[in-house]
Amino acid sequence: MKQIRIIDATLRDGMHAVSHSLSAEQMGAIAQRLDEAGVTTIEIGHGDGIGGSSLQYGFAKASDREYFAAVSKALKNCKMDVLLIPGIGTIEDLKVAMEYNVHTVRVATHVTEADVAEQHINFAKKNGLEAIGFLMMSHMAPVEKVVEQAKLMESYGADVVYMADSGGAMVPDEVKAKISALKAAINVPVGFHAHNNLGLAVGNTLAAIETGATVVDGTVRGLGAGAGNTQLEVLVAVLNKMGYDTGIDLYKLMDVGQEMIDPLMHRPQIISNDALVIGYAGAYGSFLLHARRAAEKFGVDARDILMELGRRKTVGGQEDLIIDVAIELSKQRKQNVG
Ligand SMILES: C[C@H](O)CC(=O)C(=O)O
Ligand SMILES: [Mn+2]
Repeated sequence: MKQIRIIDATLRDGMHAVSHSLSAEQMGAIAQRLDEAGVTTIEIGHGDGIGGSSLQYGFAKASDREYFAAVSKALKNCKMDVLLIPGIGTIEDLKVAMEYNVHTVRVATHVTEADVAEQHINFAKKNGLEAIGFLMMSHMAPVEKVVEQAKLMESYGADVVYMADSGGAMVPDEVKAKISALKAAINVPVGFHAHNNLGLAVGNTLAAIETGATVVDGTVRGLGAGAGNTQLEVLVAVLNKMGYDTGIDLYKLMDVGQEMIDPLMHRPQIISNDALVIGYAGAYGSFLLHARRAAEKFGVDARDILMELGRRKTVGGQEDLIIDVAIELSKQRKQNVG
């Protein structure tokens, strides 16, 4: 059978969809069930990665340390992974994860800023961790730029380089062009992380696999920022039919969805109008709930905020601009009315 490695991000990207509200106990219990279902790597913690719990990104229910402790205790075979965005998380935060046997760190940067990952990848490698470079918002750069940045990640020692479609803004032809170029240019495995804003997360993931990605992400029930991620149980079913061995027990994974994830979802993980606009405008997936809150507060349409954020080519870390845009739109509206 053909092999494919899957990284489950339910307990990290999924945290965006529940406003980082999972308790450490809930995270530990879900981690245990994912492990029992045969998932081999799970990414956990605040949606914006380690050190993300803050006024800017939203406070998590528990501290990083509490999440690490609960999850590391629950896991038997599955490895723990954390996301580190340099500038949000620090090497000090990573050291805390190392106390709890973290196996993998994904060092995430904007697609044109791989150079800020050098120190963090070096540190991870020196300390025996698997280091994955993770290029966010990859729809915002042309193929050559994505390749250049992936090569930088590889040169720093990344074991895998991921392309993330953070805004769910890519169509399959773009995924294929970028993944095949990466595959030809670097010597480490290529990974792909999708969002579903255009309804293409599973399709784009298959396009990535077809053109050379050997590591891909998913989340149970698709729980994740924006319209959510590639729905993992769907992906596993499709891959099984295509003759891939994921090592995951499909029914057990489905049961995690029904018994553990459905009850905690704040809203159905559908492609709502504003989530669709994120993919259409190429805005950042995790802006969704921030934009909804700002829209309500300033009496404007969340879609207009997100379109404007896409036009301005805003990226993760610019969450404070959401309020500015909402205020501007509200002023414009009042002028137009008056
Ligand atoms: C911090 C983001 O949620 C990372 C990610 O999953 C993405 O860029 O997509
Ligand atoms: Mn994501």
